[in-house]
Amino acid sequence: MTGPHAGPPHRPAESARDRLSPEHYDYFAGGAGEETALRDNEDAFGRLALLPRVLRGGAERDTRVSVLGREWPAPLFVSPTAFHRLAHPDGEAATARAAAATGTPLVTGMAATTAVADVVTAAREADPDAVVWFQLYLQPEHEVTAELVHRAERAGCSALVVTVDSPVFGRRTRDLRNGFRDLPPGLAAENMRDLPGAAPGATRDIAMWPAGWDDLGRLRELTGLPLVLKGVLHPEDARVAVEHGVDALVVSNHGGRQLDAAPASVEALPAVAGAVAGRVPVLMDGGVRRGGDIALALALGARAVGVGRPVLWALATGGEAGVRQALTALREDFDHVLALCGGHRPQDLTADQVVPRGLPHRPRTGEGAC
Ligand SMILES: Cc1cc2nc3c(=O)[nH]c(=O)nc-3n(C[C@H](O)[C@H](O)[C@H](O)COP(=O)(O)O)c2cc1C
Ligand SMILES: CC(C)CC(=O)C(=O)O
Repeated sequence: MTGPHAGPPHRPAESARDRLSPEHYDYFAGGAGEETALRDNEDAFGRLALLPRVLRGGAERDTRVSVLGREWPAPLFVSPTAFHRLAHPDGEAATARAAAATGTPLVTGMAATTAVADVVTAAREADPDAVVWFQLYLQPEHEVTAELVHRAERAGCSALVVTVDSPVFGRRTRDLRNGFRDLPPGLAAENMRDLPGAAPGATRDIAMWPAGWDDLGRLRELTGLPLVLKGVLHPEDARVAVEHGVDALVVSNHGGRQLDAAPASVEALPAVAGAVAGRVPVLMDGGVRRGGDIALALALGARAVGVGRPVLWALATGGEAGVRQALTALREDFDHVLALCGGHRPQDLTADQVVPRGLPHRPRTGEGAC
Protein backbone atom coordinates (compact mmCIF):
# COMPACT_ATOMS: atom_id res chain seq x y z
CA MET A 1 0.00 0.00 0.00
CA THR A 2 1.29 3.44 -0.76
CA GLY A 3 0.83 6.07 1.88
CA PRO A 4 0.48 9.83 1.56
CA HIS A 5 4.26 10.21 1.63
CA ALA A 6 5.02 7.85 -1.25
CA GLY A 7 7.48 9.19 -3.80
CA PRO A 8 11.12 10.14 -3.78
CA PRO A 9 12.56 10.89 -0.35
CA HIS A 10 12.40 14.54 0.66
CA ARG A 11 15.96 15.90 1.02
CA PRO A 12 15.57 19.46 2.27
CA ALA A 13 19.30 20.22 2.44
CA GLU A 14 19.76 19.26 -1.20
CA SER A 15 16.83 21.37 -2.36
CA ALA A 16 18.25 24.32 -0.43
CA ARG A 17 21.71 23.77 -1.90
CA ASP A 18 20.24 24.29 -5.36
CA ARG A 19 18.94 27.72 -4.28
CA LEU A 20 21.91 29.08 -2.38
CA SER A 21 25.36 30.24 -3.39
CA PRO A 22 27.91 27.55 -2.47
CA GLU A 23 29.50 29.63 0.27
CA HIS A 24 26.17 30.51 1.88
CA TYR A 25 25.03 26.91 1.71
CA ASP A 26 28.31 25.86 3.33
CA TYR A 27 27.93 28.49 6.05
CA PHE A 28 24.53 27.04 7.00
CA ALA A 29 25.41 23.38 6.53
CA GLY A 30 28.91 23.31 7.92
CA GLY A 31 30.41 22.51 11.27
CA ALA A 32 33.70 22.90 13.06
CA GLY A 33 36.87 20.95 12.37
CA GLU A 34 36.26 17.62 10.69
CA GLU A 35 32.51 17.98 11.27
CA THR A 36 32.49 14.98 13.60
CA ALA A 37 30.04 16.51 16.05
CA LEU A 38 27.90 17.80 13.18
CA ARG A 39 27.54 14.32 11.67
CA ASP A 40 27.18 12.63 15.01
CA ASN A 41 24.16 14.73 16.04
CA GLU A 42 22.06 12.95 13.42
CA ASP A 43 23.93 9.63 13.53
CA ALA A 44 23.39 9.31 17.29
CA PHE A 45 19.62 9.36 16.81
CA GLY A 46 20.10 6.63 14.21
CA ARG A 47 21.84 4.46 16.80
CA LEU A 48 18.77 4.55 19.04
CA ALA A 49 15.44 2.76 18.74
CA LEU A 50 12.12 3.20 20.50
CA LEU A 51 10.32 0.32 22.16
CA PRO A 52 6.60 0.92 21.72
CA ARG A 53 4.17 0.08 24.52
CA VAL A 54 0.97 -1.71 23.57
CA LEU A 55 -2.66 -1.89 24.69
CA ARG A 56 -2.47 1.48 26.33
CA GLY A 57 -6.04 2.44 25.49
CA GLY A 58 -7.49 5.16 23.41
CA ALA A 59 -7.36 8.42 25.35
CA GLU A 60 -7.13 11.50 23.14
CA ARG A 61 -3.58 12.52 22.41
CA ASP A 62 -2.42 15.90 23.67
CA THR A 63 1.06 17.01 22.58
CA ARG A 64 1.14 20.18 24.67
CA VAL A 65 4.02 20.86 27.04
CA SER A 66 4.47 23.60 29.60
CA VAL A 67 7.70 25.63 29.47
CA LEU A 68 8.43 28.68 31.65
CA GLY A 69 4.78 29.21 32.41
CA ARG A 70 3.50 28.92 28.83
CA GLU A 71 1.72 26.05 27.10
CA TRP A 72 3.42 25.09 23.85
CA PRO A 73 1.26 23.10 21.40
CA ALA A 74 4.09 20.61 20.86
CA PRO A 75 7.53 19.96 22.37
CA LEU A 76 9.20 21.82 19.50
CA PHE A 77 10.84 25.23 19.09
CA VAL A 78 12.95 27.04 16.52
CA SER A 79 16.59 27.28 17.63
CA PRO A 80 18.47 30.52 17.04
CA THR A 81 20.38 30.64 13.77
CA ALA A 82 22.08 33.64 12.24
CA PHE A 83 21.53 35.49 8.96
CA HIS A 84 18.14 34.27 7.69
CA ARG A 85 18.19 36.87 4.92
CA LEU A 86 21.03 34.89 3.34
CA ALA A 87 18.51 32.07 2.96
CA HIS A 88 15.57 34.15 1.74
CA PRO A 89 14.95 37.89 1.20
CA ASP A 90 12.11 37.81 3.74
CA GLY A 91 14.54 36.41 6.31
CA GLU A 92 13.65 36.29 9.99
CA ALA A 93 10.28 38.01 9.45
CA ALA A 94 9.16 35.05 7.33
CA THR A 95 10.51 32.57 9.88
CA ALA A 96 8.75 34.44 12.67
CA ARG A 97 5.38 34.52 10.92
CA ALA A 98 5.64 30.82 10.06
CA ALA A 99 6.66 29.81 13.56
CA ALA A 100 3.87 31.87 15.10
CA ALA A 101 1.27 30.55 12.65
CA THR A 102 2.11 27.00 13.75
CA GLY A 103 2.30 27.93 17.45
CA THR A 104 6.01 27.13 17.50
CA PRO A 105 8.10 29.27 19.87
CA LEU A 106 10.96 31.04 18.12
CA VAL A 107 14.37 31.89 19.53
CA THR A 108 15.56 34.80 17.45
CA GLY A 109 19.31 35.26 17.27
CA MET A 110 21.43 38.21 18.25
CA ALA A 111 23.07 37.66 14.82
CA ALA A 112 19.76 38.00 13.00
CA THR A 113 19.62 40.07 9.82
CA THR A 114 16.35 41.56 11.14
CA ALA A 115 16.14 43.59 14.35
CA VAL A 116 14.47 41.86 17.27
CA ALA A 117 11.62 44.41 17.38
CA ASP A 118 10.76 43.65 13.73
CA VAL A 119 10.96 39.89 14.36
CA VAL A 120 8.50 40.13 17.23
CA THR A 121 6.20 42.38 15.21
CA ALA A 122 6.16 39.82 12.39
CA ALA A 123 5.44 36.96 14.80
CA ARG A 124 2.59 38.92 16.42
CA GLU A 125 1.04 39.56 13.00
CA ALA A 126 0.49 35.82 12.75
CA ASP A 127 -0.36 35.25 16.42
CA PRO A 128 -0.67 38.05 18.98
CA ASP A 129 0.37 35.56 21.70
CA ALA A 130 3.40 34.23 19.83
CA VAL A 131 6.32 33.19 22.05
CA VAL A 132 9.60 34.81 20.98
CA TRP A 133 12.80 34.45 22.99
CA PHE A 134 16.03 36.39 22.35
CA GLN A 135 19.39 34.61 22.05
CA LEU A 136 22.27 36.54 23.52
CA TYR A 137 26.04 36.26 23.45
CA LEU A 138 27.21 38.10 26.58
CA GLN A 139 29.46 40.94 25.41
CA PRO A 140 32.65 42.06 27.13
CA GLU A 141 31.24 45.60 27.55
CA HIS A 142 28.43 45.41 30.08
CA GLU A 143 26.65 48.43 28.59
CA VAL A 144 26.46 46.69 25.21
CA THR A 145 24.94 43.57 26.77
CA ALA A 146 22.54 45.79 28.74
CA GLU A 147 21.37 47.63 25.62
CA LEU A 148 20.75 44.34 23.79
CA VAL A 149 18.78 42.99 26.74
CA HIS A 150 16.67 46.13 26.97
CA ARG A 151 15.91 45.97 23.26
CA ALA A 152 14.76 42.37 23.64
CA GLU A 153 12.60 43.37 26.63
CA ARG A 154 11.07 46.33 24.82
CA ALA A 155 10.38 44.18 21.76
CA GLY A 156 8.34 41.77 23.91
CA CYS A 157 10.64 38.74 24.14
CA SER A 158 9.70 36.55 27.08
CA ALA A 159 13.07 34.91 27.83
CA LEU A 160 16.78 35.33 27.16
CA VAL A 161 18.71 32.38 25.78
CA VAL A 162 22.33 32.91 26.74
CA THR A 163 24.68 30.93 24.53
CA VAL A 164 27.60 29.76 26.66
CA ASP A 165 29.44 27.37 24.37
CA SER A 166 31.42 30.04 22.53
CA PRO A 167 34.34 31.39 24.61
CA VAL A 168 36.00 31.53 21.18
CA PHE A 169 34.50 31.15 17.73
CA GLY A 170 34.52 27.60 16.31
CA ARG A 171 36.83 26.88 13.37
CA ARG A 172 34.36 26.37 10.56
CA THR A 173 36.33 24.45 7.98
CA ARG A 174 34.11 25.26 5.03
CA ASP A 175 33.97 28.99 5.79
CA LEU A 176 37.76 29.13 6.11
CA ARG A 177 38.13 27.29 2.81
CA ASN A 178 35.58 29.53 1.06
CA GLY A 179 36.89 32.73 2.63
CA PHE A 180 33.34 33.48 3.86
CA ARG A 181 33.64 36.28 6.39
CA ASP A 182 31.22 39.08 5.61
CA LEU A 183 27.57 39.49 4.81
CA PRO A 184 26.87 40.81 1.32
CA PRO A 185 26.15 44.54 0.93
CA GLY A 186 22.71 45.45 2.19
CA LEU A 187 22.63 42.78 4.91
CA ALA A 188 23.82 43.26 8.48
CA ALA A 189 23.39 41.86 11.97
CA GLU A 190 20.71 44.45 12.70
CA ASN A 191 20.65 43.97 16.48
CA MET A 192 24.26 45.13 16.54
CA ARG A 193 23.44 48.55 15.07
CA ASP A 194 23.67 51.74 17.13
CA LEU A 195 25.10 50.11 20.22
CA PRO A 196 27.20 52.01 22.78
CA GLY A 197 30.72 52.71 21.58
CA ALA A 198 29.95 52.57 17.85
CA ALA A 199 29.44 55.39 15.38
CA PRO A 200 25.76 56.26 14.75
CA GLY A 201 24.25 53.81 12.25
CA ALA A 202 27.24 51.45 12.37
CA THR A 203 27.04 47.81 13.46
CA ARG A 204 29.45 46.26 15.95
CA ASP A 205 30.98 42.83 15.58
CA ILE A 206 29.68 40.13 17.89
CA ALA A 207 32.45 39.32 20.36
CA MET A 208 33.00 35.74 21.45
CA TRP A 209 34.94 35.79 24.72
CA PRO A 210 35.30 33.64 27.82
CA ALA A 211 32.56 35.01 30.09
CA GLY A 212 32.22 33.58 33.62
CA TRP A 213 29.48 32.78 36.15
CA ASP A 214 29.92 36.30 37.59
CA ASP A 215 28.88 37.75 34.24
CA LEU A 216 25.78 35.61 34.34
CA GLY A 217 25.12 36.98 37.84
CA ARG A 218 25.35 40.53 36.47
CA LEU A 219 22.88 39.61 33.73
CA ARG A 220 20.54 38.23 36.39
CA GLU A 221 20.62 41.63 38.12
CA LEU A 222 19.94 43.43 34.86
CA THR A 223 16.67 41.78 33.89
CA GLY A 224 13.64 40.03 35.24
CA LEU A 225 13.34 37.88 32.13
CA PRO A 226 13.84 34.13 32.57
CA LEU A 227 17.37 33.04 31.68
CA VAL A 228 17.92 29.94 29.57
CA LEU A 229 21.51 28.65 29.20
CA LYS A 230 22.23 27.22 25.77
CA GLY A 231 25.19 24.97 25.08
CA VAL A 232 25.47 22.98 28.29
CA LEU A 233 26.86 19.45 27.87
CA HIS A 234 28.54 18.66 31.22
CA PRO A 235 26.21 17.53 34.03
CA GLU A 236 28.24 19.47 36.61
CA ASP A 237 27.72 22.71 34.65
CA ALA A 238 24.02 21.92 34.62
CA ARG A 239 24.05 21.55 38.40
CA VAL A 240 25.94 24.82 38.87
CA ALA A 241 23.58 26.57 36.45
CA VAL A 242 20.57 25.50 38.48
CA GLU A 243 22.31 26.73 41.65
CA HIS A 244 22.83 30.08 39.90
CA GLY A 245 19.10 30.32 39.38
CA VAL A 246 18.86 29.74 35.64
CA ASP A 247 15.33 28.98 34.53
CA ALA A 248 16.02 26.37 31.83
CA LEU A 249 18.88 24.74 29.93
CA VAL A 250 19.44 23.80 26.31
CA VAL A 251 21.66 20.75 25.89
CA SER A 252 23.42 21.59 22.63
CA ASN A 253 26.75 21.29 20.84
CA HIS A 254 25.76 24.28 18.68
CA GLY A 255 24.90 22.08 15.72
CA GLY A 256 28.50 20.79 15.66
CA ARG A 257 29.86 24.29 14.99
CA GLN A 258 31.94 24.87 18.10
CA LEU A 259 33.84 21.94 19.75
CA ASP A 260 34.23 19.26 17.11
CA ALA A 261 35.20 16.73 19.79
CA ALA A 262 31.90 17.30 21.62
CA PRO A 263 29.44 14.44 21.92
CA ALA A 264 26.16 14.38 20.03
CA SER A 265 23.62 16.47 21.93
CA VAL A 266 21.28 13.51 22.43
CA GLU A 267 24.11 11.50 23.97
CA ALA A 268 24.90 14.26 26.46
CA LEU A 269 21.22 14.70 27.33
CA PRO A 270 20.60 11.86 29.84
CA ALA A 271 23.43 12.88 32.20
CA VAL A 272 22.37 16.54 32.13
CA ALA A 273 18.73 15.64 32.72
CA GLY A 274 19.85 13.40 35.61
CA ALA A 275 21.87 16.21 37.18
CA VAL A 276 19.02 18.70 36.85
CA ALA A 277 16.58 16.18 38.33
CA GLY A 278 13.47 18.03 37.18
CA ARG A 279 14.35 21.33 38.91
CA VAL A 280 14.19 23.29 35.64
CA PRO A 281 13.11 22.29 32.12
CA VAL A 282 15.84 20.71 30.01
CA LEU A 283 15.61 21.48 26.30
CA MET A 284 17.91 20.13 23.60
CA ASP A 285 18.84 20.71 19.98
CA GLY A 286 21.11 19.14 17.38
CA GLY A 287 20.26 16.65 14.67
CA VAL A 288 16.49 16.57 15.22
CA ARG A 289 15.00 15.76 11.83
CA ARG A 290 11.89 13.63 12.42
CA GLY A 291 9.20 12.82 14.93
CA GLY A 292 11.09 9.78 16.19
CA ASP A 293 14.04 12.02 17.12
CA ILE A 294 11.74 14.26 19.15
CA ALA A 295 10.29 11.21 20.91
CA LEU A 296 13.77 9.83 21.69
CA ALA A 297 14.91 13.14 23.16
CA LEU A 298 11.79 13.44 25.29
CA ALA A 299 12.19 9.87 26.53
CA LEU A 300 15.77 10.73 27.54
CA GLY A 301 14.72 13.73 29.59
CA ALA A 302 14.07 16.71 27.31
CA ARG A 303 10.94 18.79 27.78
CA ALA A 304 11.16 20.05 24.18
CA VAL A 305 13.59 20.10 21.26
CA GLY A 306 14.83 22.77 18.89
CA VAL A 307 15.54 22.66 15.17
CA GLY A 308 18.12 24.82 13.43
CA ARG A 309 19.05 23.77 9.91
CA PRO A 310 15.66 22.25 8.99
CA VAL A 311 14.18 25.74 9.32
CA LEU A 312 16.94 27.30 7.23
CA TRP A 313 16.46 24.71 4.45
CA ALA A 314 12.71 25.24 4.47
CA LEU A 315 13.14 29.02 4.40
CA ALA A 316 15.58 28.82 1.50
CA THR A 317 13.32 26.62 -0.60
CA GLY A 318 9.84 27.80 0.33
CA GLY A 319 10.05 31.03 2.31
CA GLU A 320 7.39 31.54 4.97
CA ALA A 321 5.13 28.82 3.56
CA GLY A 322 8.06 26.41 3.47
CA VAL A 323 8.87 26.96 7.14
CA ARG A 324 5.20 26.60 8.06
CA GLN A 325 5.03 23.32 6.19
CA ALA A 326 8.28 21.96 7.69
CA LEU A 327 7.25 22.77 11.27
CA THR A 328 3.77 21.34 10.73
CA ALA A 329 5.20 18.14 9.24
CA LEU A 330 7.57 17.66 12.16
CA ARG A 331 4.82 18.21 14.66
CA GLU A 332 2.47 15.80 12.90
CA ASP A 333 5.23 13.22 12.65
CA PHE A 334 5.85 13.49 16.39
CA ASP A 335 2.15 13.04 17.11
CA HIS A 336 2.14 9.94 14.90
CA VAL A 337 5.21 8.46 16.63
CA LEU A 338 3.68 9.20 20.03
CA ALA A 339 0.60 7.25 19.02
CA LEU A 340 2.63 4.32 17.74
CA CYS A 341 4.61 4.27 21.01
CA GLY A 342 1.35 3.87 22.91
CA GLY A 343 1.63 7.37 24.37
CA HIS A 344 -1.05 9.98 24.85
CA ARG A 345 1.05 12.83 26.16
CA PRO A 346 4.72 13.73 25.75
CA GLN A 347 5.41 12.76 29.38
CA ASP A 348 4.33 9.19 28.59
CA LEU A 349 7.63 8.61 26.78
CA THR A 350 10.13 7.12 29.21
CA ALA A 351 13.81 6.17 29.19
CA ASP A 352 13.09 2.42 29.35
CA GLN A 353 11.63 2.77 25.84
CA VAL A 354 15.01 3.77 24.39
CA VAL A 355 17.31 0.93 23.33
CA PRO A 356 20.43 0.79 21.19
CA ARG A 357 20.01 -0.49 17.66
CA GLY A 358 21.82 -3.76 16.88
CA LEU A 359 22.15 -6.83 19.04
CA PRO A 360 25.00 -6.90 21.54
CA HIS A 361 27.85 -9.10 20.29
CA ARG A 362 27.83 -12.53 22.00
CA PRO A 363 30.82 -14.75 21.34
CA ARG A 364 29.75 -18.18 20.08
CA THR A 365 30.89 -20.91 22.41
CA GLY A 366 30.96 -23.66 19.80
CA GLU A 367 29.04 -26.22 21.83
CA GLY A 368 25.33 -25.78 21.55
CA ALA A 369 25.71 -23.05 18.98
CA CYS A 370 23.47 -23.60 16.04
C1 LIG B 1 23.82 28.64 10.28
C2 LIG B 1 23.70 28.50 11.76
C3 LIG B 1 23.83 29.62 12.55
C4 LIG B 1 23.71 29.50 13.93
N1 LIG B 1 23.76 30.63 14.68
C5 LIG B 1 23.64 30.54 16.02
C6 LIG B 1 23.66 31.70 16.81
O1 LIG B 1 23.80 32.82 16.32
N2 LIG B 1 23.52 31.55 18.15
C7 LIG B 1 23.38 30.32 18.74
O2 LIG B 1 23.26 30.21 19.95
N3 LIG B 1 23.34 29.21 18.00
C8 LIG B 1 23.46 29.28 16.66
N4 LIG B 1 23.42 28.15 15.91
C9 LIG B 1 23.18 26.84 16.56
C10 LIG B 1 21.69 26.53 16.64
O3 LIG B 1 21.05 27.33 17.59
C11 LIG B 1 21.43 25.08 17.06
O4 LIG B 1 22.14 24.80 18.24
C12 LIG B 1 21.80 24.06 16.00
O5 LIG B 1 21.59 24.55 14.71
C13 LIG B 1 20.98 22.80 16.21
O6 LIG B 1 21.33 21.81 15.35
P1 LIG B 1 20.57 21.46 13.97
O7 LIG B 1 20.97 22.51 12.99
O8 LIG B 1 21.11 20.11 13.66
O9 LIG B 1 19.08 21.43 14.24
C14 LIG B 1 23.52 28.23 14.53
C15 LIG B 1 23.41 27.10 13.72
C16 LIG B 1 23.50 27.22 12.34
C17 LIG B 1 23.36 25.99 11.51
C1 LIG C 1 27.99 34.49 13.17
C2 LIG C 1 27.72 33.82 14.46
C3 LIG C 1 27.43 34.82 15.52
C4 LIG C 1 26.60 32.83 14.33
C5 LIG C 1 27.02 31.46 13.95
O1 LIG C 1 27.42 31.13 12.86
C6 LIG C 1 26.93 30.44 14.95
O2 LIG C 1 26.71 30.78 16.08
O3 LIG C 1 27.08 29.25 14.62
